[in-house]
Parts: sequence; C-alpha cells; structure tokens
Amino acid sequence: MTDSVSSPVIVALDYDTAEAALAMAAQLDPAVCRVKVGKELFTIAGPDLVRSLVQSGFQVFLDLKFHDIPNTVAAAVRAAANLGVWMVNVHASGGERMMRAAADALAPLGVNRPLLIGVTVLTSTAEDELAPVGVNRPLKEQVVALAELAKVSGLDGVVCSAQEAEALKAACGSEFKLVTPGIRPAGADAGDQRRIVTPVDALRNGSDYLVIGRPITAAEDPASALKAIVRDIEKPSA
Ligand SMILES: O=C(O)c1cc(=O)[nH]c(=O)n1[C@@H]1O[C@H](COP(=O)(O)O)[C@@H](O)[C@H]1O
Repeated sequence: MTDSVSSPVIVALDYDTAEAALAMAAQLDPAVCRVKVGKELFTIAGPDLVRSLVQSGFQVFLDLKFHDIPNTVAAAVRAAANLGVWMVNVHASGGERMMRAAADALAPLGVNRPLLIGVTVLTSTAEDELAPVGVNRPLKEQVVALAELAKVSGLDGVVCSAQEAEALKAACGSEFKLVTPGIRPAGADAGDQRRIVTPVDALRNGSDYLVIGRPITAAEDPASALKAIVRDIEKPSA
C-alpha cells in the first residue's frame, strides 16, 4: 500500500463504544493520520467498525497482537487482510515458525497485503520486569534479537519503543519499519507506559510511525492536540 498519508501519526482509538471511536474518527483527516483499532474496541465493536473506518478512507492498523500456533495466526492475519486493513501485528516472541506462517499467508495478496509487524517488548515493560518472565538479557538486546528474528521470518517491521529505534535501524536496515507507541509530548502523563519518547525525538531516532493514544484522545480538544503534535514534528528543526 502507498504512503499517501502526510504524517507518521497513528491515532489509537482506544474507546469502549463504536460511537465514541467513530466520533473521534470524524474529527480526524485520513489524509493526515492513520487510526489504530486495538483489543478493547475490536472486542466491543468488531469487524463492522473496522470496515466502516476503512470505508471512510482511513488506513487502519488492526492491533490484535496475535500469538498462537502457526496455523491459527496465519488464518487470523488472512482474516485481517480481508477486512482491508493497512497494518496487522503479531507477537515476535511467538517465534520464527509462527511469524513465517503469517508472512506466507499474506504473500499471495502481493502489493495489496497489509504490513505485517512484530511486537518486540511492550513499551509498558521496564528493564526489571524481564527477569521474572525468564528473559535474562538486557531489554535492548531482547528487542534487537526479536526484531532480527522478525526480519528473517519475513515481517515488514516491528513495534518497539523509540528508545530502541536507532539500534534497530542499525541492526535491521532503514527499510525495516519501526512502529513506536509510548509517545508522550514533553510534560504529558506517562500513565502505564515505561519507555516513553517525545514525538520529535522518536522521529529523530528513526521511528517510521508514531502510535499515539491518550495524549490525543484524552485531551480536552483531541483535534487540536493532534494538530499541535503534527505542527511540532513538521517544524524544520524537528
Ligand atoms: O502494538 C501496539 O500498538 C502497542 C505496543 C506497545 O508495545 N505499546 C503500546 O502502548 N501499544 C499500543 O499503543 C497504544 C498507546 O496508547 P497511549 O499510551 O494511550 O498513547 C495503546 O493502544 C497500546 O495498546
């Protein structure tokens, strides 16, 4: 799919009703930003909502972070592609065979296939949370290792923190897409996120796409909050 959207921002539509998500989408311009449908909204509003956003002209990132046996994940990403989404993700920790099955399932769709992205280490995870789940190397090494595995498995890129973007571009090359949540304008509340970066710094580090939820959706005027972020990242010094 072509990059016809002017900003790298993906607005996370983390709402608990289809009406709220559509009301937010109505304030957004599909020529300026993309939208993300995650677990909460999809569980509530399902594929009809996704189709409706696609029909409104949005490039949709379906963020369901699939992690299952290869056959199930392959079928799930195929179902996502049939909804017309622009991007879909799986957990890179599901391993090479699972990721290859997902990539192989999308390959027959050619240029019309969604981008297939692997989640490395969630941006809400801090360094000291890895050992208790059995990961005994530094967080950045874990992110790079999962990204390299995603790349050899045929994925288009990964979800990571923009804190790791520079290391990942060096390890995986400039074409490998970096999708970075945990984005917070200076002074914004981190909430449950642990590895946060400002929009300007994220792009400087090499992020291709910025996933932004609460700094936009919880703002008093979400459309203005998005405009301010876009203005910031388009400044010549950015
Ligand atoms: O895959 C994702 O989109 C994702 C991965 C990750 O590591 N961290 C992360 O925050 N996300 C999603 O990105 C969004 C971030 O939202 P805010 O923290 O409100 O900006 C949420 O919808 C998360 O589900």
